[in-house]
Parts: sequence; C-alpha cells; structure tokens
Amino acid sequence: MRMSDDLAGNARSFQVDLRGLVDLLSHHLYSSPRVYLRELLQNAVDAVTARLAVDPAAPTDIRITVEENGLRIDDPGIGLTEADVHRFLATIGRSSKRDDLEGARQEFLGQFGIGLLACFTVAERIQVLTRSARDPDAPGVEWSATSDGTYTVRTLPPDERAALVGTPGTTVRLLARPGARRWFAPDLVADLARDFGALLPYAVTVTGGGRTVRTTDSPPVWDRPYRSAAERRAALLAYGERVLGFAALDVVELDVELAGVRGAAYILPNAGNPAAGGRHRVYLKGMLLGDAVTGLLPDWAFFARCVIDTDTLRPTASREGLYEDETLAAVREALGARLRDWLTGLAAQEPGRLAAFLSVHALGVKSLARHDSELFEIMLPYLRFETTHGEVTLAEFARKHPVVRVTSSVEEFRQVAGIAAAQGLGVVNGGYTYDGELVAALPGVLPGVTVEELDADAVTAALDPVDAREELAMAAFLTAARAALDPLECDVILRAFYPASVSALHLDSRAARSERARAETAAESDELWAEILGALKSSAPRAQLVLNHRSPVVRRLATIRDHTLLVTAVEALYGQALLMTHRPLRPMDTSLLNRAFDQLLGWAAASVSDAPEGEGR
Ligand SMILES: Nc1ncnc2c1ncn2[C@@H]1O[C@H](COP(=O)(O)OP(=O)(O)OP(=O)(O)O)[C@@H](O)[C@H]1O
Repeated sequence: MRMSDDLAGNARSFQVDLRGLVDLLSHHLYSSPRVYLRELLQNAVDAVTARLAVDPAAPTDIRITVEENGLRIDDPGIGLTEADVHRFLATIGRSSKRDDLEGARQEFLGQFGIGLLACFTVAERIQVLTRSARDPDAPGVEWSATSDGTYTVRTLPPDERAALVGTPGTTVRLLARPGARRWFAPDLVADLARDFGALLPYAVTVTGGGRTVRTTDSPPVWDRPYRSAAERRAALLAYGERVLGFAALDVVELDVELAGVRGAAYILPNAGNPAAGGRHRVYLKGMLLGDAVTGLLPDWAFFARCVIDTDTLRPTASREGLYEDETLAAVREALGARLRDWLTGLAAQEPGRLAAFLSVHALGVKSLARHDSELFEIMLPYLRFETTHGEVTLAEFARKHPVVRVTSSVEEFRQVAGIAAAQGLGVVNGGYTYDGELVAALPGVLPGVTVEELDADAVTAALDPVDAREELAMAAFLTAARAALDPLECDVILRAFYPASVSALHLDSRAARSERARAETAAESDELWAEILGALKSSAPRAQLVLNHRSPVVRRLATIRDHTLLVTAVEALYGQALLMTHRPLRPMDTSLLNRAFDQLLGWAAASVSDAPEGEGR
C-alpha cells in the first residue's frame, strides 16, 4: 500500500463544537454581543448589492422588525438556492463573498464566513427563509439552526413560500436566548442599527414598540451639496460634535480619492496626549468598524480625531480594528500629508486660525517638524520656545542672537539663563520635548545661524575676571570659603557680573554632575565595585561657587573677621545659590543649609539680645 493511499484511506473531516466556537467568538473575538446586529445588517446589504449587480432596478430597502421574542430582518437581496444554503450557511468559514483569485471581493462587506455565528451570542435559534433572485423558478428554502450545532433544511411548498418570501430575498429571524432578551429591546435595536449603519447606502428601518424609524442617514455629511463653503464647514463641525461628542477647534476635510477615503479630521479642543494614540471613528463602505480605531493617522497627528468612510482598508476578523498592511500604511501617509497641507495653508492664509491651533497643539507640530524641515521652516514664525528673551519664536530670537546657545535640560536653563542674559548671551531652553532637536536643526533652515550647546563652562567664561589686586584683598575670605566648601566637592572662584543683586552662582557642568554621581555610588557600593568605580575617577571639573565681586553682600562678608561666622556666611551663600538652580538637594546639602540658617538665626538673636546689655555697660 502506498503512503498516499494510506492517507486517503484515513482522512477524516474535522468536527466542530459549535458551542465552543460561539464561546470563542463572544468572549475572545467580539467586544460585545451588540455586533450581532452589525453582522445581520452587513449580510442584508451585501445581498442587496449582489442583486443590484444582476438587476439594477431591484428594490433595496432593508427592514428590521422587533418581534415577541427576538427580531427579523428582511432584505430584497440576491437570496440563496438550496445548494447555496448547504454550501454557505451550513459551512462555517465559507463565504460567497470571496473568490479564489482575489480573496475578499471589493464590493462586499463580509469576507470571513463567520458573521452569522455572531448571532448565536444572543439567539438560541437562527432561521433563514430565502429565495434566490438568480433563478425565477427556484423554490423558497428554510434553514433553521440551533445553538447546539444542529440544523435542518427544508424546501418550502409554493403556498408557504408565497406567504413567507413572496419575492426574491431573505428573511433572517432570531429567537432570543434566555438571558439575552435585552439585546432585542426596540430602542436598543434602533440605536445599534443607527450606530453601525447610519452611512449605509440603502435605507434601513427598524419597527418595534409601535413605531418605525429610519436609521440610515446617507449620503454622509461630506457628500451632500451646500450653498457655500461656510455652510459646508458648519455642517461638518455640527456632525463632528454629534458623533464624537466634542466641539472641535477646527475641521479638516479628508477627501483622499486615491486612498479611497472620505471624511474629516476634527482638531481636539484640548491638548492631546502624544502617548495615547489617535482613536478614530472608521466606517468601511458605510458600516461602522469602530469608534476607537487606532493606526489611521501618523503618530504626530495626536491632535486630531477622524471620522472617515473608506473602501480600501481591510478589517480584522472581529471587524473592530484595521488590518495593518501596506494599504493602511499608504492611507496613513496620505492622511498625514493632508493634515500637513492644511497646516501650511493656514500659515499662508489664516495666521489667526493657525495661532489658535498652535496655542493648544504646538507639541504635535513640533514633533512633526523634527522630521520635516520644510514644515519646520514654514512654522518658524509661529512656534514659540522658552528663551532668555521670554517665549519667542526662533526666527525672532535668531535676529538678535545669530549664535544661538541652547541648554540640554530645563534645569540647566534655570541655572544659567538669568546670568547669561545679564552678560548679553542669548540662551534657548532645549530641555522641553522636541525643543532641543529643533534648535539643533535650526542652521538647516535659517542660514547664517549657528547653534552652540551651552553649559556651565561657557557661562563662567563669559563672566568678567576680577582685578588681581582686588582679588588679593579678599584672599582670606576666599581661603576660608574654599576650605568650607571643599568637602562638598565645590570650588570657589571670584568674578564680577550682573545683576549685582545675585551674590553667588552655583555652576555645575554635566561632567561634574556625573563625576559626583560616580563618587556617591562608589561610596555606597561594596569593595569590588568601589574599586572599579574608583578606577573610573576622572579629573572632571568640580562644581563651582562663583562669588560676585559686584555684590555689596559679598564685599561686606569679606570684611568679617570672626572665622565661625565667616564659614556660616559662605555656607549660606552656597545654599542660596544651590536653591536658585532648582535642582534636588543632596542630603549633605540640606543639612548644611539647615545648619547655616540655624546659626545665622542664632547670631541674629544673640546680637539683638546683646545690644541693650552692651549699651548699659
Ligand atoms: N441575507 C442574506 N442573503 C443572502 N445570502 C446570505 C445572507 N446572509 C448570509 N448569506 C450567505 O451566507 C454566507 C455566510 O454568511 P456569514 O455572515 O457567516 O459570512 P460572510 O458575510 O460571508 O463573512 P463575514 O464573516 O465577514 O461576515 C454569506 O457568504 C452569504 O453567502
């Protein structure tokens, strides 16, 4: 016996446990049983589309009727022959909407062949009564399936066929499962039909609770005629507020024909969260895919939420997200380009609207500008940065300072900005998200501008040295100060700078900070580590306390003869300068500050209480 004979002889078909499968769908694929209505609507719409292809004059109205214990949905669509019923309804995973060559067919919503099963999440029985439009002599057929996985097929006798399905088309009837009846409440059914199917191309009505409502609202707002651009804009904004629940700052139309996308992007009225990712309302051929669909816009466009209808993108099997493929990547790019064009258009024509937008969403634009120098250039007159001249644009700043100095952190900026400005240096705070990167890219878009990283050394270099004789006069004071601050790894130097009201500056280069971090770790670690870290000890510059020779306070302190008081005064200056840097204090700095102020208070108190006695003597 040959191998293949053996295989052929033992070949068996899979058995499917329907309960297990329905459980899988309802708990792991679909987010809620509410999708049952979407699947029914989708099948009805596809059936109508298929019939229109063979009979363009065929009716198209789809009717949902809430019944005593469930509902029915009637469509005048293509219907099924008995052979179709066996082929498509009774075989899970088989669909008439795919063909072998193309896969999912463009004109239909369905493709997977599992949609009908979703109905078992709310129904214990599904009955399909159908008559094919392809064959006028075809009898009506009834397919009736229960959630335990059994079904019956019956050809309808002519009289029953006439009563049930007079014309070609299909009626699907669901019998509610115990415990799932709430999914068939008339108001809920109408809400679901509206939510999923408002943009469907054929009229859908829901009858129940004594009334009939139309749940479709097509054509979509962006495909309707308007008398003016202002009227169109107002209609789009009102629609956005209704479906997204917020009044948008602005609206950008997304008519990207090549990508098969129609719709609008709504600009959030508040700053968006870059990490949260966009959540968009996406319709596929008029059927809602979801209202929190991600991946539709590039990451930088976190300031917009879209409502779109598309016929090019593919759904995931749950039909609740977009399948990530090349088409989606291309659509994302096209929509990003559209938003970018809108931004540059605003810059050229409506700077007022652009300013309003940027006051909320500058971060998104900065993020985009990092990778798009053309846009960066266009936005230069609008994007603001924190600088030693306040919040200004880089274009404005560079006019005053063709050498742009930039700090790499917010705290460095705080440390040096005031002093640098007083010495005539222009500094930009490069510590905020994206700002440093953009400043670094500035020479590329503003010819003649150079950018320099600014750190403590550059500031020290810009401060005036003090005349040697004057420095000598303060030698005793400086020696005492150096001795006091040496244990804190801080050098003391004397310079003259403005403003004179600043007595001392604490300057700390990045190298000094990392050296200090190394030393602290070495002190805390075990022997082996301490040794390794010790070997790394560098001769990096230490932090510096720069005393200001122009400060009257410093000059007065230099005349103190009492050594203890002098040390306390130096420690207080050091502490004050450290506080000005806004940097977290080390424990040893905090205790030094406390000690210095305690002692100063002690001195002050003693001098007040001593005074009268002294006078009395
Ligand atoms: N109202 C209907 N009229 C005509 N044929 C229908 C109708 N409902 C279902 N069918 C047939 O049953 C098949 C299976 O339907 P089902 O909803 O399970 O899957 P699908 O629509 O093909 O794909 P998907 O899983 O993506 O929804 C369909 O391909 C179609 O041939």
